[in-house]
Amino acid sequence: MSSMLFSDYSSSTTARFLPFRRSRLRVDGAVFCRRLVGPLHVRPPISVSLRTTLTVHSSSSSSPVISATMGTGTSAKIIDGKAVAKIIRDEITAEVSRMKDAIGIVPGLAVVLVGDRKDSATYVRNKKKACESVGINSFEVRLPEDSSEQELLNFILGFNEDPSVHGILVQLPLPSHMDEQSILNAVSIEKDVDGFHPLNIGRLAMRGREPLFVPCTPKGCIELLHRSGIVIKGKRAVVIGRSNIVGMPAALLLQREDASISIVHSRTQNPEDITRQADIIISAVGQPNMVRENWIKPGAVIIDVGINPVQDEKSPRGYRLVGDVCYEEACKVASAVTPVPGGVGPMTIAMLLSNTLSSAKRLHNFQ
Ligand SMILES: NC(=O)C1=CN([C@@H]2O[C@H](COP(=O)(O)OP(=O)(O)OC[C@H]3O[C@@H](n4cnc5c(N)ncnc54)[C@H](OP(=O)(O)O)[C@@H]3O)[C@@H](O)[C@H]2O)C=CC1
Ligand SMILES: Nc1nc(=O)c2c([nH]1)NC[C@@H]1CN(c3ccc(C(=O)N[C@@H](CCC(=O)O)C(=O)O)cc3)C=[N+]21
Repeated sequence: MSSMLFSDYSSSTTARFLPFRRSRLRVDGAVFCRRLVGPLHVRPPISVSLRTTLTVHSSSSSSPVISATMGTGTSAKIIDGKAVAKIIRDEITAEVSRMKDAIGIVPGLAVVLVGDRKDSATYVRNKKKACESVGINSFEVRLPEDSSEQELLNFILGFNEDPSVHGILVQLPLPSHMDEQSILNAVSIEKDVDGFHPLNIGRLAMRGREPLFVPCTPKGCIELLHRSGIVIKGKRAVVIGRSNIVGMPAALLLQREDASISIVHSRTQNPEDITRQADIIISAVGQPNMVRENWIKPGAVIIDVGINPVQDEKSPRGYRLVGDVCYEEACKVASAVTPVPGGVGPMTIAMLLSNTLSSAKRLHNFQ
């Protein structure tokens, strides 16, 4: 396994998110993606002689972490984030219990939700369920959409002082009348389990400094790579997206793991020329099926963070989720791919639990 940067329930370093922030449903991305498969095949992504084989040390073919794809014409391994997250939750459950038995302390996570966005409410519910599943206490505050910034700040300051709370998460996005920066700054750095406080991000960016918490989604991405036996050191990695919560910290983490990084964003010209050089791609954009076969070097590893709802009449919800990467095409050319759903999403929640446990351990000086 690769080197460990942080000693919590991850093997590595950091995570967090905003589900259907762009709440419009999109045209069915997967259908769109398949329709284009023919024409795009005209130009192969890169010559076979340039194929990089990333070392994927899968312990056995029955590994819950990486499983072989079934369809014909596909070669990629599927990195099963749901299975890895379950393993991590089991590890956390054992530690929570050990801590409770030894010092009588149970870790606590406070989640604050402002407004009634359906997607945010779903995520908050999922976090609560995840806490219950590992024995972490969860505290939830729901404030109306028109609450004042001061009302929200009062809750945060209360949780900062509350010894039974070891982690505080303010669900994003906040209503537009609130200043996200001043709210996130108000969370005590010692309870900032999202890792969004500028001091935590600043330390993440500096050599020789350690953040107290690494943002959950990027941390989950690195964790998936580690636990899948994928070597990061010395590789070329491209991160698509540069948001404060995913893209930028993901790039910083990859750099800390000794990858050479490039960042692609909305102003990048010919992004596929850059991504095609990558041994590892982390995509966090929010555009369904944007990354096509010709963006991917054969043998590359693809971590798809994007969670995009696309219309699907056949689904009971009327939509389904797809990633930023055209999954069917990536499966043909990459060596390993994360699915959506069931890839990075469950890892984000597992890393939140991991950060909350580390916080409780640190605050109570429990090894
Ligand atoms: N699985 C999980 O746990 C999580 C998933 N997500 C998902 O990840 C995705 C990204 O989230 P988030 O980082 O918050 O999103 P943001 O909207 O904050 O950032 C998107 C980034 O993508 C870049 N971008 C937008 N369009 C393009 C394009 N056409 N080509 C290249 N870059 C582009 C933007 O560039 P620029 O900076 O120039 O504007 C920006 O840096 C979303 O789908 C979100 O739902 C998010 C969090 C957690
Ligand atoms: N302060 C804050 N921290 C966050 O970490 C944060 C946030 N705000 N706002 C919203 C985003 C988004 N986010 C996700 C978490 C889990 C899944 C997840 O588990 N997804 C499942 C699918 C879930 C479904 O089916 O709806 C999967 O990918 O398999 C997705 C997205 C955390 N966010």
